[in-house]
Amino acid sequence: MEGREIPVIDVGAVIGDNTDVDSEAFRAVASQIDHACRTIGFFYITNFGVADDLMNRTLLLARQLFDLPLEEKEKASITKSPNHRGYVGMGIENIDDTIDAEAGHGDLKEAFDLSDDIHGGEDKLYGPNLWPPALDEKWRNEMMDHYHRMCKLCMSILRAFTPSLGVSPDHFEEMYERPLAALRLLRYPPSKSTNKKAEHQLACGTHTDYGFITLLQQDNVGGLQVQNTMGEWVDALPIPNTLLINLGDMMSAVTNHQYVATPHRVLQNGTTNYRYSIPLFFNPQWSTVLTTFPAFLREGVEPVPPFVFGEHLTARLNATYSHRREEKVKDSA
Ligand SMILES: O=C(O)CCC(=O)C(=O)O
Ligand SMILES: [Fe+2]
Repeated sequence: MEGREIPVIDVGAVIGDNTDVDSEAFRAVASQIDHACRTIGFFYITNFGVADDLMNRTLLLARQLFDLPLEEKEKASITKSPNHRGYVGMGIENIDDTIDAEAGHGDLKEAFDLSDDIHGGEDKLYGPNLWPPALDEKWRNEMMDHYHRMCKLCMSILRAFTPSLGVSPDHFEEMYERPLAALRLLRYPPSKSTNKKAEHQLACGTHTDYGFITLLQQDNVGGLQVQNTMGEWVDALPIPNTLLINLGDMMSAVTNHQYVATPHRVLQNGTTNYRYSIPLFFNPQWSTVLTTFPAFLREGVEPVPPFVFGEHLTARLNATYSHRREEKVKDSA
């Protein structure tokens, strides 16, 4: 049945700067993407133009970071960053806000957030990255190269959204000049390492992503599940040489909820391996004002009142991270 499974889309025809948006091949990809967005809200992409060894190399870099001693990682603790960069220790994040993290139910994962070093407006999530001092410049440069490569890929994918959204092919160029795009390295521990009490805990709690679109690289361990419109949990199994794309709440809002922001979660993987995954939350710049896209305006349907992207994103981050709320309390005191 439609929307039960996650489609695999060959995106070769939409990758690169000189693709012809009017070509049949481009339109065919755009239409498959549109269909996936309206049904399960997740799709795999293949033939996306980045060599396998580069993708694998990034998983290795992530491993090098997480293999550092805890005290080295803590030197770059996200709690020290006003602009949400750095290391998030095990159990700190509680992505499912219906569960009480303080009662010990935080996610079973470690994370590391990085983005562009665009300065000016640290309170608006711009500003410096926070690196563990133990990682050298070569490591940082390689990781930043990967960040830029993945952003470029997302721009191509977004361009393939444009015919279905009713906007011009370069609609997103300007709003992504200073993107709030966050690359997040994630590591989930082997199930065997968790104690009895944590046996039924999720590695990553059920949630929808906050923003626009998410690009996700996962290794071959597995554990990610997405909820289809029938409410069933579907495994998003690792498929070699693919990445996943899914939609966040704000994309859903500006399509009049015709595009689905799909709930997803990560189960403990039941193996003796760590699982690594690397999402890129590909969000437009802070000041972007969003409202319903033209293709979704219908008579009798109110467009969403225009909202500032950055304000919404910050509100969601504050709800997830207690240290950000405490900071706000300090600010307003
Ligand atoms: O680790 C994964 O596969 C998914 C992570 C995720 O959904 C998230 O960080 O938003
Ligand atoms: Fe997610």
